[in-house]
Amino acid sequence: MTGSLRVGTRASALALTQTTTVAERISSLSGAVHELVRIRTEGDVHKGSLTQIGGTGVFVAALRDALLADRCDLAVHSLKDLPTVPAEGLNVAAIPERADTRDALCARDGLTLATLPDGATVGTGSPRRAAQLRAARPGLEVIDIRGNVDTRLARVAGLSESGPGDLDAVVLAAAGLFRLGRESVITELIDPAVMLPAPGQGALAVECRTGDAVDSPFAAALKDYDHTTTRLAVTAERAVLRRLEAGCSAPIGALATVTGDVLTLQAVVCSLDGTQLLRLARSGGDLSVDGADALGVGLAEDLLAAGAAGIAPLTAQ
Ligand SMILES: NCc1[nH]cc(CCC(=O)O)c1CC(=O)O
Repeated sequence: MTGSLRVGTRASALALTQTTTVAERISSLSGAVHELVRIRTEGDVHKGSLTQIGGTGVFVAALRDALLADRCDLAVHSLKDLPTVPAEGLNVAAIPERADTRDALCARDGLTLATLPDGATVGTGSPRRAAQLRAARPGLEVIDIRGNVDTRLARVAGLSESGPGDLDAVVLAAAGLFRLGRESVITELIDPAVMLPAPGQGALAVECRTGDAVDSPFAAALKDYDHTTTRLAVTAERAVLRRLEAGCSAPIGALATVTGDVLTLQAVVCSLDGTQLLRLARSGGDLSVDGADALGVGLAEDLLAAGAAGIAPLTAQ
């Protein structure tokens, strides 16, 4: 190809490590040189609560605009930040093998969910994490926080050099901490039986213009890079979210795994106060992308039939 492959990225430390890893891999698969194009997104500019900024895809829209305006050729997203409605003219051409899907408790003094004392303060900006924390440990005080990984870790004593810490713990995605080499702050990888992750958590999505996905010097590399099992799992998880018409900040968790030739999907819908958790599972033997999507839609319908819309703020009926 003429010129180098332009890979769009957000400027945060996490986005930069994720994008660098992906860009290097696609370069080595395609033989193309690459350059990173930094894009500022609304989610980086506004420091208010995520639920206040509102709308899905605050981290994603600016990268998509840059792709459509031909300011970059590829964009790398955290899949859990990607709206379930596909963007016109764009294609998620590769979903690489997923990292750890779990949420991570990062607490002072090595504390865990079982050993944090009643009244301990735990920071998270995610209604899904807040609800499941409250359900697991009603005595904890959940505090709404946001900011990048380092800002959040700085809220806990001893976890970061940049802050004295005013909270006892925070909850973050394990995948992000591993990618940043910060896994030493994790005091517990929370069992999905206690806390189901966000749909797509731990996975990345490589997006390009639709035409380039089939006809470009990097089309074959994207196809090689795609990881079938990960794509099946996240397709099922995201179908739950789509059918429930819920966004990435909804109190909904989902986790799919492939064991042998069976795809198993678990999902939870929580009330915001964590007093009600509706948790169901479904398995299926159709290991196609359409089969995975149908499994997710089916589980969402089971959840709706069991009263999901009365528990959480959803628009689906
Ligand atoms: N919403 C922000 C966001 N998007 C992706 C990750 C972490 C990496 C991942 O889940 O792949 C994070 C931070 C967090 O939840 O702690």
